[in-house]
Amino acid sequence: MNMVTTVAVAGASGYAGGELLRLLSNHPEFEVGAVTAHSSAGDKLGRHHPNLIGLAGRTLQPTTPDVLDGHDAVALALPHGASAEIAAAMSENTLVVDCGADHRLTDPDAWKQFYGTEHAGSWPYGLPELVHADGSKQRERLANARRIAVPGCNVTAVTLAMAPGLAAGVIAPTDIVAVLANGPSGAGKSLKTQLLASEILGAASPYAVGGGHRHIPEIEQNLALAAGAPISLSFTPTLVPMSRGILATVTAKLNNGVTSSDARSAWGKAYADEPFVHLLPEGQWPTTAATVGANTAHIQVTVDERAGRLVAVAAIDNLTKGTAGAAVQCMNLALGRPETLGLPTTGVAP
Ligand SMILES: NC(=O)C1=CN([C@@H]2O[C@H](COP(=O)(O)OP(=O)(O)OC[C@H]3O[C@@H](n4cnc5c(N)ncnc54)[C@H](OP(=O)(O)O)[C@@H]3O)[C@@H](O)[C@H]2O)C=CC1
Ligand SMILES: CC(=O)N[C@@H](CCC(=O)OP(=O)(O)O)C(=O)O
Repeated sequence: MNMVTTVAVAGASGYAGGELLRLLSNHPEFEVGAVTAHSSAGDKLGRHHPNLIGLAGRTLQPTTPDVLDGHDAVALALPHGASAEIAAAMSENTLVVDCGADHRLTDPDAWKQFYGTEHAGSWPYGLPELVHADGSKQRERLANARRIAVPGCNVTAVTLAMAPGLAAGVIAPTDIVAVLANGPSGAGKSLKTQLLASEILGAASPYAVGGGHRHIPEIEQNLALAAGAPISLSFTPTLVPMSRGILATVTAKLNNGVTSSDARSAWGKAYADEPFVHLLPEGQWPTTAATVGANTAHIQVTVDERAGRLVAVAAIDNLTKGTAGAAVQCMNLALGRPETLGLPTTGVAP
């Protein structure tokens, strides 16, 4: 049996597409097929991703169903709204993994409110480690899937930070506060004034303050699955001068009678067997640098007794566990490969 799986990457000139190609280049059983782009179609890939030496001579093709068809799997790393039409043109047997938001939300009203367009429908959600209220994990819903919606990067960090405490009932679902430090690569490579080096270097600036960020309904959706009840969330991201990385600090009210060791054991149990999500040894706090280039999430929790709150901190690389690594992890699961195949767990720090 031929074990090599061909994977086309759409949006290959972008940051998420580039990270997909870096990971796929090192995957023992996946082979890079067509690489496509939009305004850069016709360019050599090396012009956009000088790190991808082995693929540098490949030519970027236009992102059309014809070019993407005929692969075992297609990874979409396109702007929001661009995936649905392409995906609809792919055979039902082709695995399509979407790094964009188009198919993440189950509630069409929430989609309309935060994205302003018609909802394209929802796909199985690609966060394998998400623990549900009944103790099951999301990975069980991904085996043999042929359409998978990969989470937003902020969403991954906040969900992994909080879900175990909600599923175990050690924290209240009604008062969750998340503040994040985010590297600008999360915003993609298109030109925006607020992303110029002159704006970012030497500054930390909040954005989408006051409940406007489109990741809020996605986090609420995930954490409600963990809690088995609706949750409420205050979410504030901050742009900071590091290229990659997200550090999410998330706090919630401790339920009555919960001790520090009860709290810690909820996270310990949820992640004990997880290959990519690590509860750090007590007293050691996550740092984004330790996750750069790795498909990992580093997590620490403690109890702030004075405030009566649980504090969880999660660090991820937005481009790896936050999107492209998660996409490859989901492809492994859906195609019956070992979940960890080809995925780095060692970060680059410092
Ligand atoms: N960056 C990150 O950390 C994360 C990104 N994501 C998601 O991944 C997707 C890609 O993001 P990212 O790589 O950061 O974005 P980039 O802006 O870096 O790349 C966008 C890619 O899409 C192509 N493109 C642009 N417009 C169109 C269009 N109308 N039709 C088809 N292709 C188009 C671009 O081609 P060209 O350059 O040739 O114009 C480029 O290849 C987005 O949905 C994003 O939200 C998810 C989680 C984290
Ligand atoms: C720094 C920055 O702007 N980051 C982005 C992260 C985007 C992301 O995670 O992905 P999706 O757009 O696919 O949801 C943001 O906060 O909107």
